[in-house]
Amino acid sequence: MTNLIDIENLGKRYGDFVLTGVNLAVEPGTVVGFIGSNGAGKTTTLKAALGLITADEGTVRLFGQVAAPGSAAVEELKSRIGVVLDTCAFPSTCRVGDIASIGRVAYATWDDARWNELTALFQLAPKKKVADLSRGMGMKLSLAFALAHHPELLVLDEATAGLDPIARDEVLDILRDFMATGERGILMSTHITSDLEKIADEIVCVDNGRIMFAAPKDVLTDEAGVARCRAADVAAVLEAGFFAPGTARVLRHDYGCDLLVPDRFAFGRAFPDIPVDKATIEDYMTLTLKGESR
Ligand SMILES: Nc1ncnc2c1ncn2[C@@H]1O[C@H](COP(=O)(O)OP(=O)(O)OP(=O)(O)O)[C@@H](O)[C@H]1O
Repeated sequence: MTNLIDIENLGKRYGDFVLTGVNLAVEPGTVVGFIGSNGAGKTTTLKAALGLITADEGTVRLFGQVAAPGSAAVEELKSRIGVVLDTCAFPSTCRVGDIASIGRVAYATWDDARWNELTALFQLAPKKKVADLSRGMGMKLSLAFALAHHPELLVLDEATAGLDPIARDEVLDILRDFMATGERGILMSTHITSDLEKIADEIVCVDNGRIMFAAPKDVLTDEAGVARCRAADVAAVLEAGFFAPGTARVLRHDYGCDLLVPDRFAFGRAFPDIPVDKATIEDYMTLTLKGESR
């Protein structure tokens, strides 16, 4: 099956910041979570992938096709994508009820019934001005707009930021519903990694403009673990050759050391006296990015 989006060797320079060699793909039926610290390059990647900024290098294939920027072909491909960026894109004087008219002009596939359904679900009153919406309500408005034209791919940049936990769960339910056909996909950047634990299939982590790891979510959260070690335990594990030199990641705390282990079951068998917990996406990212390499 053709990927919904293929980003190959993407590069972009902003002064000292260099995004380079970014590869990322969304297969039909998958949700890809895109994570990384502030300023790591997530928004730059997403904007370059959508042609909102010009990349310095790389190729972006939408639905299997590469089309020239600004061409009718690329506009047609982009109309099959629903986009939510981290700011509400509608004019502040617009009222919620007026926004459907923008959708009707912009998208041949615009669906008024779906728009009405989503704005009602999100409790967005038609008379409310965009300027008077809270940040969370603005995100819901953008999400309703992105979904009401029945996209095949959703690209979300921090779309659940600013939403309270109940609203985030509502949004996650809508995203699950969107994925139910098995042919669509989502590429979403977020700092709320617990949302990705609920919905993502793949996790891609960028740091300082480079991809640091890309793996199925289950590998990170089911197989990987964090061993709670004393300093002597770390030395023993390294001495036993459990890790190839330089591949262990250790974070020291006042009360001991956390050691990232790729297979917590194998670790538990090899070192039954060292407690090992399941890793979260946040553990995996923090230890990979901030852990001392041993
Ligand atoms: N228009 C721009 N002009 C100059 N530098 C920019 C521009 N946009 C982004 N940058 C720089 O590019 C780097 C990456 O920014 P980007 O917004 O992609 O990070 P991010 O991973 O999305 O961060 P955050 O999680 O904070 O949203 C940062 O150093 C930022 O200052």
